[in-house]
Amino acid sequence: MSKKNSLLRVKLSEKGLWLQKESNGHTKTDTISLEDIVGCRCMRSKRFDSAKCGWHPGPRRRNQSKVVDENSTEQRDETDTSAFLYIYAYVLKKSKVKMTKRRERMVLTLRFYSYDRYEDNIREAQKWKVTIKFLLQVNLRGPNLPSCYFRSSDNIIDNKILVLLNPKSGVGKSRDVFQNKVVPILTEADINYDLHVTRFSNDARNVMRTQNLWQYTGGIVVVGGDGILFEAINGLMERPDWQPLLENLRFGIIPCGSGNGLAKSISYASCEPHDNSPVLISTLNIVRGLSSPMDLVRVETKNLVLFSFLSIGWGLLADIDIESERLRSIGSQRFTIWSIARLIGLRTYKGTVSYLPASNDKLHRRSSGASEFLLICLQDEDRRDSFYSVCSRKSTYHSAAGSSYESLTEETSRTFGPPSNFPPLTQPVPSNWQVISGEFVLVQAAYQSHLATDVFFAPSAKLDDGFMWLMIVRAGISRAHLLQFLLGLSNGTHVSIPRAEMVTVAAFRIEPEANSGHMTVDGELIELGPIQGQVIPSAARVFARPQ
Ligand SMILES: Nc1ncnc2c1ncn2[C@@H]1O[C@H](COP(=O)(O)OP(=O)(O)OP(=O)(O)O)[C@@H](O)[C@H]1O
Repeated sequence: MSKKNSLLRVKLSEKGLWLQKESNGHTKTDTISLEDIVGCRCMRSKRFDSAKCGWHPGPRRRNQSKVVDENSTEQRDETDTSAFLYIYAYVLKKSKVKMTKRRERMVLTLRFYSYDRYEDNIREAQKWKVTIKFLLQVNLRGPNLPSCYFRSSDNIIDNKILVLLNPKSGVGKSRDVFQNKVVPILTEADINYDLHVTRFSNDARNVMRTQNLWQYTGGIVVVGGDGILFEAINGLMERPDWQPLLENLRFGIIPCGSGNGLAKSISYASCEPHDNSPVLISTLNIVRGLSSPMDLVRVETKNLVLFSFLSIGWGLLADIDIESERLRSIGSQRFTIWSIARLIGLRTYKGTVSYLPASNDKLHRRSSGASEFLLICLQDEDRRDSFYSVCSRKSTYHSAAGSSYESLTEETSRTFGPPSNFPPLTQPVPSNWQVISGEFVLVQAAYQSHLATDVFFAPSAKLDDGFMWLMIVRAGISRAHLLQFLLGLSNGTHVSIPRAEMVTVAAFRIEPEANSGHMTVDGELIELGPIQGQVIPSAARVFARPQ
C-alpha cells in the first residue's frame, strides 16, 4: 500500500501484524501483537448526504464519518471503490514520566484499492478479516485446526454471553460504565450478549438458578462488585446440572463495585496494568476469550452450603466491610475511614479456629476440579414455580423502574454442588487439624491475591493454587502493630507484622463463642456461627489472559 511519498508494507502472521513504513528513504517497522487485537471490521465509503447533515459550505467536517460497515444500508459513494479494514487493538504503552504501563486503543486502517471494482476490493479486505479472526481464535479452538476447516461464517461468535448488571453496585454507575466503556469493545470484538439488569438482591442468583444457561457458553459476565458474582456462582450451584455447566461456563467480571477484589486479582495474575483503567483491562480480559481455572471454596454453616471465590472473614476486616456500608456513597474510601474508627474502638472475639495445613492434606488433588466430586442427585420439584424469563437483547436494558429487596427462601432453593469430604460441623475436626482456642482480633481466609483493589491480602496466592491463605491475628497485638498491619494491606507487607500469622490451608473451621462480630463470605454478610471452608481446586473458570 502506498501513500503519497511513503510505502506501507503489512504482513500478517500467527504472531500478529508486522508493519513497515518507507518514507523519504527512511524505514520504520512496528508490530502489533495478535494478543492485543480484539477484532476487525470491513468498511466501505458512504455517500455524503448534505441534506441529512444540514448544509455546510466548505469541506466535510472532521467528525463526519466517511465510512460505514460493509453491510450498512447507507448508499455507497460510487466514486470510491476502496474497501477498508479496521483493526482494533489495545496495545501496552509505557508512560515515560512514571514508567507505568497502560493499554491504549489503536485503530489500524488498511485501505484496499488495487482493483477497479469495489466488489474485488472488499473481497480482498474480507480475506484479511477472515484470516485475522481465524488467528485470534486459534488459541480458543486448539492450535492445530487447519485453516481449510475455517469458513468466513465462523467469524460470528455465536457463543453468546449473559451479562448480569447490578445497577446498585458501588456508587451506582454500572449502567453508564457498561454502555459507554464495555459495549463499544464488545462491538469491536463481535461479541453478542443478552443483558439482565438486576432488580433486587438475589435477582442474579434466581436468573442463574432458573434460566437455560446452555445458550451462554460464551460466558457469564457480571457488571458490578464481587457480591453479584457470588450470587451468580451460588445460583449456578443450586441447579441439578451445576457440574457440566461449571465445566463449560466461564465467568468474567467488570469491576463496578466498591471492593472489586477478583477483578484486580485476575489482572494481577497476568501482570495487566489494571489500576489506571480497571474497566478497560477487565473487558479486554473477557473479549480475548481465554480463560484460567480458579479455585472455589465450599462453605458450610449451620444451615447453609455456599460456594465462595474470594474470602471468608470474622472479626476486624469483616466488621470494617459490613459496618462501612453506611458510607457506600463515597466509594472505596469507606474502608479506610472505617478502619481508623475500628482501630480506636478495637474489639476482640473469643472462639476456636481449626485448620488442616495445606501440606497435610492427603485428599488434596491439585487439578481435580469439581468433576471429581459426586453429584448429589436430589429431586427438586419446588424450583419450577420460581422461573422468570430474561429476554434482554443486545444494547437494551430490562429492568423494573425501582429496586426492591427479595430473598430466596429455603423452600425455593437447594444447593447441589460438590459435597464435602470432611466431617460436618456437628462432628469434631479430624486429629490431623491444628486447633487454636482463645481470643482473636481477626480471622480471614483468602484465596485470591487481592480482597479489594487496594487490599493485597495474599501476595503469593494464585487463581488456582489449590489452597487458602488463612490469616490469624490473635488478641494481644499492639495498636501500633495493628495500625502497621492495616497500612501494610495495600502493599502486602502486613504478612510480616508480629502476631499476624498467615498459614496455607486446605480446610478450616471457625467456631465463635459469643454472638459478637460480623462474619462475611466474599464480602457478603452471613449469620454469625460455626463455619467451615474447604478448597475445591480449579473448580471454575474465569476469563483471564495467560499468566
Ligand atoms: N437492583 C438491586 N437493588 C439492590 N441490591 C441489589 C440489586 N442487585 C443486586 N443487589 C445486591 O447488591 C449487593 C452488592 O452488590 P455488588 O457486590 O455488585 O456491589 P458492591 O457491594 O458495591 O461491591 P463489592 O462486593 O465489590 O464490594 C449484592 O449483595 C446484591 O445482592
